[in-house]
Amino acid sequence: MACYSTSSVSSSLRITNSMAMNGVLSFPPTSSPILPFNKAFTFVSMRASIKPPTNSFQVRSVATPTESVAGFDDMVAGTERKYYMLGGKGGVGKTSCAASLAVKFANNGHPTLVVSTDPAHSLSDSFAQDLTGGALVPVDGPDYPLFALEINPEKARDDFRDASKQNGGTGVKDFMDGMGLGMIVDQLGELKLGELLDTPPPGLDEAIAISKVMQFLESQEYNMFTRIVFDTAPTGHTLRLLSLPDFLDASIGKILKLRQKIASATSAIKSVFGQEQNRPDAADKLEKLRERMIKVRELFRDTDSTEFVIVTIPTVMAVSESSRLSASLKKENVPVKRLIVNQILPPSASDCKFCAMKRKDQTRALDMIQNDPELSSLSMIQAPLVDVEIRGVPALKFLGDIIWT
Ligand SMILES: Nc1ncnc2c1ncn2[C@@H]1O[C@H](COP(=O)(O)OP(=O)(O)OP(=O)(O)O)[C@@H](O)[C@H]1O
Repeated sequence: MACYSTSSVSSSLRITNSMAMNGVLSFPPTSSPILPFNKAFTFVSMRASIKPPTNSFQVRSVATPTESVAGFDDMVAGTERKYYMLGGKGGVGKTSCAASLAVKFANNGHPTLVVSTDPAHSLSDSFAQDLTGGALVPVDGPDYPLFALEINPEKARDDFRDASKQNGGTGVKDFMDGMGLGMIVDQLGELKLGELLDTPPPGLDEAIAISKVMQFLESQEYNMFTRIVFDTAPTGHTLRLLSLPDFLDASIGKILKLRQKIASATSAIKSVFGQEQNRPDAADKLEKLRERMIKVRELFRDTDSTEFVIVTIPTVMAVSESSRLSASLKKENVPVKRLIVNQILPPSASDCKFCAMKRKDQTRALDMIQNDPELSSLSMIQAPLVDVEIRGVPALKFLGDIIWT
């Protein structure tokens, strides 16, 4: 028999041992007494049926990693700013895990910002608060300030499009055509930036969204945040995102070069006709965007301040995708140490046929992780499947106290 207990349950969570009996951990269970605020609860498992066995709702190694990964104490230590990016296959629980980490940081003394760069936001749903609008919104509940930000990718992209248009897109093209300087217009065709922005590849929105966050963080008023948690878009977007800053950096570099040519051409025209055609604001904006793209690229690879946490579920498909994600992140030198395996059936004394089958399936997927060359060296955190949706700060605290130990 294995035991798992948390230190406290804030607000009125109701937990009993009986909820583990049918293989699903309830939050809150429907027929159990309400525990008073701050009263500890104990979850007693009746059977060790998943590998690794049942007392493992905490950071633990699947295989022996070359260097051991510390737990939450390490994540929470220090007041210098740290970034955590949570990513993985769609629907595995990235938002729930990211939001639970943000709540835990805020409850442990860190002014925290949680950002969604997933074009399909679900932070508002997860916190059960309206966080839309593209600005920082305070989240009610945690002990220390917690703010959330849902970046509106379309708006961020429009800003980018406006800046690039003014510096090398149709605006300049029309102007140059009007001035009879067609040969420079030919060079614009090569950039294909307009096309790129009209049908953006996955990852572009996220790259722009993250650069937007960097822009926020540069300002004095956001200096207070010591932990930034990103709820990122599903795997495919993340993989493309990794190469996008390079691609955009090169594209913007071309535009800026072109802008210089245009500027010298226009100043020649200006000297003849006395016309003012300079647009320093737009050029500055583009230059700043380029600088931020470089910062995003550096941020993703900074082992001191950044960690990418992969979230998965115990299915063969999700594990295979996580393995590919891990390989790509490693190839790109993005620091990855932890793997959250979410929605694991808790141990049960009396499995129904469905639960027994499901458990077998999950065991196979967990075995796969143990034998996977990419994933076996990561520290695995197992999170149980609970039988209600995790919504609101008390629920996220509950989940966070299980995951982040
Ligand atoms: N451990 C869990 N137990 C029960 N339900 C869970 C658990 N983790 C997540 N969920 C539920 O699964 C659903 C998807 O979770 P979430 O939105 O966090 O996933 P996601 O990976 O961010 O999804 P998307 O890729 O669509 O953004 C939500 O309804 C959430 O409440």
